[in-house]
Amino acid sequence: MEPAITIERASIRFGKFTAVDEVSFDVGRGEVFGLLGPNGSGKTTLIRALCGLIPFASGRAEVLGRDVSADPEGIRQNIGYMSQKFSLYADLTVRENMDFYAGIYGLPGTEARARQAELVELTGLQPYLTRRSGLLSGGWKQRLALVCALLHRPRLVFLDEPTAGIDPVARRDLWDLLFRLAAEGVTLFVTTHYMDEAERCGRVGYLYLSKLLTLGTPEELKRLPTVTPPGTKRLEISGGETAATLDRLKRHPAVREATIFGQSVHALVAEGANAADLGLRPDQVRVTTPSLEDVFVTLAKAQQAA
Ligand SMILES: Nc1ncnc2c1ncn2[C@@H]1O[C@H](COP(=O)(O)OP(=O)(O)OP(=O)(O)O)[C@@H](O)[C@H]1O
Repeated sequence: MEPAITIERASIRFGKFTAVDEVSFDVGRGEVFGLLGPNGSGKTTLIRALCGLIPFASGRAEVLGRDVSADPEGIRQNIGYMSQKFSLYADLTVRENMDFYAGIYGLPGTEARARQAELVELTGLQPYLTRRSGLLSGGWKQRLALVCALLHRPRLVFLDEPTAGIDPVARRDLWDLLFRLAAEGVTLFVTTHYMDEAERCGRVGYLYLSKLLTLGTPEELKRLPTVTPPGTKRLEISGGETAATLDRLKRHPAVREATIFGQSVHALVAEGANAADLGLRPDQVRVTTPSLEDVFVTLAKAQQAA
């Protein structure tokens, strides 16, 4: 099947600064794709270019079968974009914001009403229709922004940090909504800084200093040999005083990496090192697989050292 997005050696520059550097990957139709990376790594820039809002300096991309540079307008008609600073009009009510965006997409009145009703039902916005959007809580603003991005039935939606700053329950609700869209065949391209959200994506890519360092399913990334190199193992160490344990482990020659993870310490250690060697009780130590955070931290460090 034809992919929803194809990116081939795409670079984006602002003057002499390269914000996206020779990035290539595909996103399949109906996929929930996550793009991760530290602040400033180029995620928003790549999305803006895929929406035809800024040009590629070199390389190319196709979105829904159209060349982005050749037909940016055609692409914008067929995609949804929920940007980080989505433009809801604070003084307009929820209903008025929806009407405004339906107008922008040129939806005829009856079609706009039908689609709005469908999306209001999907998101539970009904009780808030007459409320000014500036008075909504963060989670409801985000839902309204999503509704506005979906009014014209896009087959592909870019969501740039859709859950930033909203509480865990609202985040989970929003993800439930996203999965319902994906089940209808809508392709979702999501950026996030939350590892639990990355875990929910079919595949994730990691941008670091403008370059794509890795891409795969969360499980594939956790199995990467660079993340747990031959001759090493990952341990979860619980019990005891985590800060003191971390301190001790960091100074131990068998320990390559250690960090606090909630109530425990995660460490990458030499394969032969046992609990006693590390000054720990056997019941404190469990061999574990890396978390996605371990994956990204390790890859970023390896890139820095290269
Ligand atoms: N219009 C612009 N002019 C010059 N530099 C820009 C412009 N837009 C973005 N940049 C730079 O490009 C780099 C990538 O920014 P971008 O917003 O894409 O990062 P990001 O990965 O989305 O970060 P965040 O996680 O903080 O949202 C940054 O160094 C940013 O300052």
